[in-house]
Amino acid sequence: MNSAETEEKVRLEACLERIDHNLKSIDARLNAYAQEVQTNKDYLWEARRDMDHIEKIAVRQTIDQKVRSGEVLDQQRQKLLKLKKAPYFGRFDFARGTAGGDQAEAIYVGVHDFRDEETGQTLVYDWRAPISSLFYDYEIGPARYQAPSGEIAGQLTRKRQFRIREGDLEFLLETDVNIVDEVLQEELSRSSDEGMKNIVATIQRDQNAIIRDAEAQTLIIQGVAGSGKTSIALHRIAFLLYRFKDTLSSDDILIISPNRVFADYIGNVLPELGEEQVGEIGMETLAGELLGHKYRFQSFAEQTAQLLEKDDAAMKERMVAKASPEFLKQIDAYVEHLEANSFQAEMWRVGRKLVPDWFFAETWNKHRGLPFTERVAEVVKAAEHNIGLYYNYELLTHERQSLREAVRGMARKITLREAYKQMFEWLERPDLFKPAGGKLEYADVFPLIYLKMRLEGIDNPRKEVKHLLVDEMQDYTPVQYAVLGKLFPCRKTILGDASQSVNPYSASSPEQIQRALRAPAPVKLTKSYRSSWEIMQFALAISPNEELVPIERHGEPPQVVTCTRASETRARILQEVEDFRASGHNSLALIAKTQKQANRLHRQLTEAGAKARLLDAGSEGFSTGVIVCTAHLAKGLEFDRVIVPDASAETYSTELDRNLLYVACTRAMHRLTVLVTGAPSEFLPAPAAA
Ligand SMILES: Nc1ncnc2c1ncn2[C@@H]1O[C@H](COP(=O)(O)OP(=O)(O)OP(=O)(O)O)[C@@H](O)[C@H]1O
Repeated sequence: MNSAETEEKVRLEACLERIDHNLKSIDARLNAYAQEVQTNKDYLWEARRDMDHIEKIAVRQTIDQKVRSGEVLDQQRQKLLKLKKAPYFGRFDFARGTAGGDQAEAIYVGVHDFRDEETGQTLVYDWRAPISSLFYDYEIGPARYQAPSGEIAGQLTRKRQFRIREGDLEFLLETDVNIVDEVLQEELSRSSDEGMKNIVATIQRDQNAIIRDAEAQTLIIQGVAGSGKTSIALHRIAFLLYRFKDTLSSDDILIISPNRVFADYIGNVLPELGEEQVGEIGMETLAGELLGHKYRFQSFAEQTAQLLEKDDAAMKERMVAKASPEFLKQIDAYVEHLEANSFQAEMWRVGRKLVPDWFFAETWNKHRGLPFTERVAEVVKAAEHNIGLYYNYELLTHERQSLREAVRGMARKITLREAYKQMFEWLERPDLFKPAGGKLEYADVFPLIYLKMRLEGIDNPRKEVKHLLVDEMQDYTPVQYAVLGKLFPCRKTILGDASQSVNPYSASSPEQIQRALRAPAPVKLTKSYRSSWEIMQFALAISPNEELVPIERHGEPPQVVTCTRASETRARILQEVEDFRASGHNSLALIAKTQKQANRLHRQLTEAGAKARLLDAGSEGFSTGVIVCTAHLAKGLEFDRVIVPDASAETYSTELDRNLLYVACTRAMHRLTVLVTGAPSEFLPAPAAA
C-alpha cells in the first residue's frame, strides 16, 4: 500500500466513524421524538375531558411539529446511511489566493454533503456545491470558482478519484496534469443496470458547464448519440433543485418524455441523487387533457408505424406540411381571417335607448380569445352596463333575452372542429386534412390545439410548472413547440439529436426549435460515451457525422452475419441469446424495424423456448434481460448487447430506415450483431470496414 492509499484509508475510516456517530445521535433524537409524540398522544386521550378546545389544538400542534421534525431527521438518516456505503468519490486540495498563499484545504466531494454536527466541520461536500465545480473543471494548477460571495481564485494542488463500495476503498487514482480518465473508462465498461446510472463521479467539463448553467431561460442541447444528454439534463435538474432549494421543488418540474418505458428507465436518477422523482407526461396525454378528451386521435407511435408499413405519399405530404414553420404562420393568418369575419356589428335599441354598432364591435374585439359563449356573454354584459350608465335604465328579463339574441346574431359561431376543417379550405389545400375512421391523424393534434388556444384560449392545467424538460426534441414540430411555449412560459431544458428522428417527415432541427422558442443558439455535445469505439465506427458508416467524436474505449468489432435462409437467422439469434445468458452482461435487445416484425420475432423466440420480453406502445416499464422492441421504442435506452435481426436491403432502404438502423446500432454499449437474410441494406458498411 502506498502512502496515498494509507492516508486515504485512514481518512475514510475517520469519516465513516463520524457518520456512525452522527447516525447514533440521530437515532437517539428520533427515539426521543417518538416518545414525546406518544406521551402527548396519551395525554390527549387521558385528559380529553378536562381540556378545552384551545388546549387540544395546542397539543395536536405539538404532536404534528414533532412528527414533522422526525421526518426531517429521518431523511437525514437515510442520507447518512447512503453515505456510509460510499461517502465520496473525489478529493482535491485547494489553496486560496492567486499565489496559492493559503494552506491547501482538502475537499472531499460526494453525492451528498456531510457536516459533522459535533465539530461543525464539512467532511464531504455535495457535488453541486459551488466549490465542487473545481473538481470537474480543473486539473492541478490555477483554478477559480464562483462562490455566493463572488469569484474565488487559488491553486489546485492535488486531485484524487476513488471508488468506495460498501465502505471499502477499492481503488484510488492520483490524477496529475494530463488525465487519461481511467475512472471514466471503467464506468463505461461496466454492464448495464436496471435503469439509467448517475454520472456524478465522472461528469466531463463541457457537460458540467451545461449542468451548472443556472442563468439560461431556455437551454437547447443538441448532442450526438450517447453524448450523455439525458443524463446531463437530469443532473441539471438535481443541480437546480439544490441551487434554488428555497424557490424550486421537485413538484415544480415536469418532464415531457416519449413513452412510459423511457420514463421508467430514467426514473432512478433523481432519487439516486437524493432528490424526489419529478412529474412526467407524454405528448399524447397532454394533448388529451388540452382537448378536454373530446377528440379521438392517433398516437405518435401509430403514426410512425403507419409510415413504416405503407408508402403513402399523400400522408407524408400532410405530415410535412404540418411540420413546417410556415404552417404555424398559416394558422395565425387564418385566426386573423376568422377574427376579421367573426362579427357583423349592428345597432340595437330598446324603446328610444340605443347601443351603437361600434360599441358592439369594440367590445367583441376586446374579448378575443374567449370561448364563443363567454365572449357573447361579455358583450351582452357590457351593453347592459352601458344602457344602465347612459340611460339610467335596467333591462327587463325579456329585453335582456332579446339583446342576447341580437348579439348572437351578430357573431358568427363556428365550432373548433369546423374551424379546423375549414382552415384547409381557406388555405386552398383541403387535401391536407384527412381524418381516418373518426380519428384525427397525429399530425393534426397539435395544430388543432394551437388553433383552440388562439381562438378560445385554453385552461392550462399545469401553469405552476417552473421548469420544463423536453427529451427527444427532434420528434416535435414547430407547432408543438408553439403550444409548449404558450403553456409553459417557464425555464426549459430541451434536448435531442437531429440524427435520431424516427419520423423525418415531422421533425425539427435544433435551429427551428431555437426560432420557435426564441431561444439562444443550441449548445452542442459531440463526444459519444455509450458505445465502444468499434460500434460507433460502424454506426457512423451508416449515418456519417463529422462532428461526432467516439470515446476511445475498445471492444469487439460488430459482426454482420449473412444468412441464406430464415431458419438459419433464427438459429443464429437463439445462439446469441444463449451466449448472452452465459455472459456477464445484463441486457440484450433485439431491435426490429416495425412492431409487427418485433411481435413476430418475439413469437418465434417464445416458441423456441427462449424467454424474452416484448415491448410495445403500451409497455410500462424498463427491465434488463432479453428484450424485443422497435428502434422507435429503444430510442433513449441502452443495452449491453444489441442484435439487429434483419438488416436486409428490403427492410432498410429509405432515409427514415437509415435513421432507424442508426438508432438501433447506437443502443449497443459492448456488443453488436447485425443479421442479414438475403441482400444486405446499402446502409451497412462494406465488410472490410466492419
Ligand atoms: N460523464 C460521463 N460519465 C460516465 N458515463 C457517462 C458520461 N456521459 C455519458 N455517460 C454514459 O453514456 C451513456 C449515454 O448517456 P445518455 O443516455 O444520457 O446519452 P444521450 O445523449 O441521451 O443518448 P441517446 O441520444 O443516444 O439516447 C450512458 O450510459 C451514460 O451513463
